[in-house]
Amino acid sequence: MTKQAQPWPPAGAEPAPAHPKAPGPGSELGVHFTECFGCGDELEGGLHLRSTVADGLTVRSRFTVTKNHQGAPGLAHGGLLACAFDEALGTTVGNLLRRPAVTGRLETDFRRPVPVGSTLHIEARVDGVGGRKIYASADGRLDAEDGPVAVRARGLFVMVGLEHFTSHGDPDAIEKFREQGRPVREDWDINP
Ligand SMILES: CCCCCCCCCC(=O)SCCNC(=O)CCNC(=O)[C@H](O)C(C)(C)COP(=O)(O)OP(=O)(O)OC[C@H]1O[C@@H](n2cnc3c(N)ncnc32)[C@H](O)[C@@H]1OP(=O)(O)O
Repeated sequence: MTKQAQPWPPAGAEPAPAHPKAPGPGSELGVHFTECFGCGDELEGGLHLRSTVADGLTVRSRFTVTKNHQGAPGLAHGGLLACAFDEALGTTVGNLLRRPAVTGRLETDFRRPVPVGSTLHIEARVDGVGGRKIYASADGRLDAEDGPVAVRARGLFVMVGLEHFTSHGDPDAIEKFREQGRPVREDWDINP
């Protein structure tokens, strides 16, 4: 059966301008939550992904694959690579649009093996917005920003209210973000 390519972003999506308070090109994006598996610095086995805003609606992230991230001996686990893209796409959406949003759908294409010790350079971008839906995509290259593509991903993020985090997760989530220097009520547009 022939696989039909779907348009991306889907018909009806519109370009999404960066939020007026979005960090500009060259800005380092800090850890959004110290216990986050993707970016947090308190989890020894985490990905420790680091991100910098680039031009346009683009963010460059990188993470180095360690033995904590293996599937087969010496190779990254595909699920952890998907995690890295979830984080890279999520931080792109969250920081550039400044709207609380969660991943609704994440699609990954694994093109090359990613060895332990290699650094994946991920360039992620916001592709469009349609209602509460935000479309974003990313390419991950091996060991250099212009290295060979190892993984590609597309994500659909859905804008949510802050109660998503307090009612489904930790009731103190907003205070915990605030303690870590992320006063989300003040910094983000919170109406989905
Ligand atoms: C600075 C911050 C940095 C943050 C970085 C963090 C990176 C990590 C991000 C994550 O991993 S978030 C955690 C993983 N995701 C979740 O736990 C989300 C779980 N799912 C849900 O909570 C709900 O399903 C969701 C909020 C996504 C949607 O439920 P709702 O009831 O609010 O909305 P609804 O189901 O009506 O969907 C809204 C629209 O999205 C569409 N949609 C939702 N899920 C979809 C899906 N999976 N595929 C396609 N479309 C989807 C849905 O069809 C609809 O389209 P229309 O508006 O056109 O009708």
